[in-house]
Amino acid sequence: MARILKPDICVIGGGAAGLSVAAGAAAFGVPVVLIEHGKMGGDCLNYGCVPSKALIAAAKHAQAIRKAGAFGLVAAEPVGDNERLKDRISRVIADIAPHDSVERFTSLGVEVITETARFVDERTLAAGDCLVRARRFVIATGSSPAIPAIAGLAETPFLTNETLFELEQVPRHLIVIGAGPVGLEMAQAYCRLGARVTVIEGATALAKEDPELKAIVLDALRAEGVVLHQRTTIHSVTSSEDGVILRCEDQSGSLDIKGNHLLLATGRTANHDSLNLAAAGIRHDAARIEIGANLRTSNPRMYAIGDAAGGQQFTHAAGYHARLVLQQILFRLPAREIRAMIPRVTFTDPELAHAGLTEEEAREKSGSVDVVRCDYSANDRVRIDGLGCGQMKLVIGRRGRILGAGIAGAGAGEMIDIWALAIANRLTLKSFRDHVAPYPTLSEIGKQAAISYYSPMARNRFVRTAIRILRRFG
Ligand SMILES: Cc1cc2nc3c(=O)[nH]c(=O)nc-3n(C[C@H](O)[C@H](O)[C@H](O)COP(=O)(O)OP(=O)(O)OC[C@H]3O[C@@H](n4cnc5c(N)ncnc54)[C@H](O)[C@@H]3O)c2cc1C
Ligand SMILES: NC(=O)c1ccc[n+]([C@@H]2O[C@H](COP(=O)([O-])OP(=O)(O)OC[C@H]3O[C@@H](n4cnc5c(N)ncnc54)[C@H](O)[C@@H]3O)[C@@H](O)[C@H]2O)c1
Repeated sequence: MARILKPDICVIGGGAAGLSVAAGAAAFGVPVVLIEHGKMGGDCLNYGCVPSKALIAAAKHAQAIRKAGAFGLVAAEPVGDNERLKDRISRVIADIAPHDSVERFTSLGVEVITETARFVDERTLAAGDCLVRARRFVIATGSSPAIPAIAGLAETPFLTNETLFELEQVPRHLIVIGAGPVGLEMAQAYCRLGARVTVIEGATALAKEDPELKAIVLDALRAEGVVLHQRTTIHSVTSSEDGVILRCEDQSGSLDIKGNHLLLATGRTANHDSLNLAAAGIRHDAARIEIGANLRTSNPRMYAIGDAAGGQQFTHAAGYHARLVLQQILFRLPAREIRAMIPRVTFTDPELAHAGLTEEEAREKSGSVDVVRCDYSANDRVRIDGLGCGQMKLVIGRRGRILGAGIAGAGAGEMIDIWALAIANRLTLKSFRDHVAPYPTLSEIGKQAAISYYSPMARNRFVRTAIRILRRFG
């Protein structure tokens, strides 16, 4: 006979989104059931952020060996050891895993069920031998790699983020389809680890990003040897004796690209097929669950968050969603997702980070805006550490209000945080002009940008007259 559970909250999915809801609710003593049918920690820990950033860290070290000459050391071509690289990636995952484990969540008071969840009606869900009738359900079932419809792909071996980190060796020639964050981060990392890398993009690389800033990143990748074909259609894929052949077409005609391994980095599809959403009365289509700005589905007891919500797919967005639903479920307070609050970072080198509105979005929304640019070249830390090219670009509204910030350059991912905070708190550039930034740091780039915004004031006739008058007082 089925076990019937009646918690306050039932969370489906033990990735970044679901775990944040479960841990948050349990901290307030609220009964929670969490259902996960795969690995606790979801994509981020097992197949996404963590292994990809561990691979990028190894690639950075490889590049540092190559570039050591600039620092008065003997440069060399790094020698890889794939067994140890794989081992390190596994150890990084294993180090973090206890934080997301069934044991930890059980100790927090969460009942964890390791089964597939499926709705049976508008109030009930089945998972293994349990029926769960919760007051509220949170769908946090994440996403999977989208597989494009390309002739021959089904018969050709390919990698996705779910299999990439299991590779037995660094590929000789890796072909990456898709120049979004996954494609470009992995392209540069494998190039640095010694692979030849070709990226094929149907539209334009990093399409959502500011054109000026992304150009800095794309130039750097090309300079390191990543070959990027944009606006290129792939007609077919076939496997060859030692790899794959892609029949493509770009503006100048058709071309065949041969490589040894193929990585698909062509976006994500929400995981909701297994949920039987129709039984729960949740409106959806194949691509997404219909939700409001409060993340509630068409069934008022149910929310969809994280990658399953189909918006910005980041671990920190999942955490933000978790807070918004907890605010509604636990405290009955209204909450609304503000997408401009969610910063993003592509962890290429140089990094590309953004918070708030881009210049284009701000012009569409507010008409006239000011743009302040500050180049990395004038910063002492950049010179000391030999950090290369970079630029900060700020989009400023009336009375100095910060509407958006973009950074392409070393440390962009760390630096963007303060700008995200400033935008969320509606600060003006005055705060950055007047605060004291430590020397020598990259943060001084932001202060310099703020000073340059206000510098026309030094030439203002009234200000100069006021200073002249004040001088008379001794
Ligand atoms: C290669 C790569 C690199 C990335 N790097 C970054 C990064 O650097 N920074 C960043 O912020 N984001 C990054 N992301 C995105 C980030 O990984 C996701 O946004 C995040 O993991 C989403 O979390 P989630 O909880 O919504 O989904 P998931 O982590 O996918 O978790 C969903 C869980 O639900 C479970 N599930 C699904 N259906 C059911 C069911 N019916 N019953 C029970 N369980 C079910 C799944 O098994 C899964 O564990 C990266 C993604 C990829 C692919
Ligand atoms: N640093 C980070 O925060 C980080 C890193 C990796 C991934 N992510 C998240 O993971 C999600 C997935 O990333 P992604 O890069 O896979 O997706 P994406 O949607 O950002 O990029 C996919 C790219 O593939 C291209 N494409 C799709 N089909 C194609 C085809 N048939 N031929 C050629 N090109 C094709 C698209 O035009 C697009 O540019 C993103 O939403 C991102 O937010 C975040």
